[in-house]
Amino acid sequence: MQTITLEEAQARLLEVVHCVMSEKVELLRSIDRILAEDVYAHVSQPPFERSAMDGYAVRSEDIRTVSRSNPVCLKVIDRVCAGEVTDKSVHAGEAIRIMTGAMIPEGADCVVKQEDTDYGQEQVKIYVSLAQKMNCCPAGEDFHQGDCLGWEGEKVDAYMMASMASGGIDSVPVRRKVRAAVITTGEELMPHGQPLLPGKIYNANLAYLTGRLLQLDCNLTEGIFVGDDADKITAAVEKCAEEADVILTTGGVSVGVKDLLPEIMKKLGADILFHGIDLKPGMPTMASLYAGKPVISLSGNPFSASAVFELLMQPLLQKMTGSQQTFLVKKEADIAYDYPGNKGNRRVLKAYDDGHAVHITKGQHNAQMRQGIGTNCLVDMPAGTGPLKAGDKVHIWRL
Ligand SMILES: Nc1nc2c(c(=O)[nH]1)N[C@H]1C(S)=C(S)[C@@H](COP(=O)(O)OP(=O)(O)OC[C@H]3O[C@@H](n4cnc5c(N)ncnc54)[C@H](O)[C@@H]3O)O[C@H]1N2
Ligand code: MOO
Repeated sequence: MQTITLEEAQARLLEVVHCVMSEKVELLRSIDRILAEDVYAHVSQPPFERSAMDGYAVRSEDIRTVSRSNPVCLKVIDRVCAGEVTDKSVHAGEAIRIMTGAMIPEGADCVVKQEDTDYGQEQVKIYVSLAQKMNCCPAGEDFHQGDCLGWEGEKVDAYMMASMASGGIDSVPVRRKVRAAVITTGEELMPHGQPLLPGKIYNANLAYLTGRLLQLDCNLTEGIFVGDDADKITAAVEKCAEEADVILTTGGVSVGVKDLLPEIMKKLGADILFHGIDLKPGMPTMASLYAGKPVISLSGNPFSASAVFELLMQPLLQKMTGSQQTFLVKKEADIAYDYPGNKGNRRVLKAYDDGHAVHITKGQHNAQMRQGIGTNCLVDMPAGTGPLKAGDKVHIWRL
């Protein structure tokens, strides 16, 4: 097996994938989707100058010399609530009763909040003097028509959704979700809900991959169980390639008598991108391109499959969705406790980053998943790393 580095494996896969097509979704369904193009406001927010207070719209000129001991009395000529408009204008000596959110009437240039008046209905006494524009929100206070509210490649968050709603956007151009198919191979696998037979196990890989693909906002087109029969595996790959953008397989990539995937993919005429990564676990991982679709063949051991899934699939999804966000963030962190060195191959370890330090869990064997519960990162432990002391720096990938 000719192994390559993880980075080379990532690069070979990235080279063969493209961004998925775009689609329009209803605004209220656009949360967490990735924008396929820039989105511009159709209208300003607010679209008109409006009152920030319940009170009286007046001319600042009319109340210039006013104080509590020297109030002025204005004639109330109309009332306007949010959502209404008045056709009256405020002239000298006049006021219009106004509620928060209502359009400032013509002639008025400020709003006296009602607490600074006698609440008069036909005549109102004003007790304060205000400058122009006081208690008025200008049109476009939040944004103007034509302003950009979302950029291509950005993920829609709730602030963006609210801004797009205010800006009059009702359908949003987003990348369609990446369609992923999972094929789990192995005669030993049994579906849940059936009593376990001798020599058999339940399917952990399908569960992990399904969970993560959904968390990563993919559409799962297939979740297949297939034994170790070459014809059935071949048929499963062919079927998945019809709909999916990317296919994941688990098991059957090593050197055992039933490790059939390499042969099957070659027979299908797939281009083998690599077979073997210089990494533990996950060494026998293979990737190929079949019918224009990347096929990532993970090893069967659940932690091998899960770790390599994260390291290969996340950058792939970033490219396929055109996301500006880095999916697989690598950063330096302090290790919380002493940890033995690594004399063998480069290793990946599951761990929990509490924001201050990284706790490497027990149970790092390639079949152990329970100790991964609640973890949030993988530690990159290069070959030849010496024994680590608490506080030493390591590199982690945040998941
Ligand atoms: N002679 C050698 N034997 C093995 C080598 C080797 O270099 N020489 N490598 C070992 C390593 S490391 C790994 S990893 C595995 C990889 O084997 P495969 O990818 O072909 O996987 P399988 O043999 O099908 O399964 C391995 C292991 O995982 C269990 N498994 C498989 N699928 C699932 C699933 N969906 N859910 C839960 N568990 C699963 C399976 O029962 C095996 O125990 O090869 C080593 N052998
Ligand atoms: O390389 Mo295996 O993939 O250790 O788990």
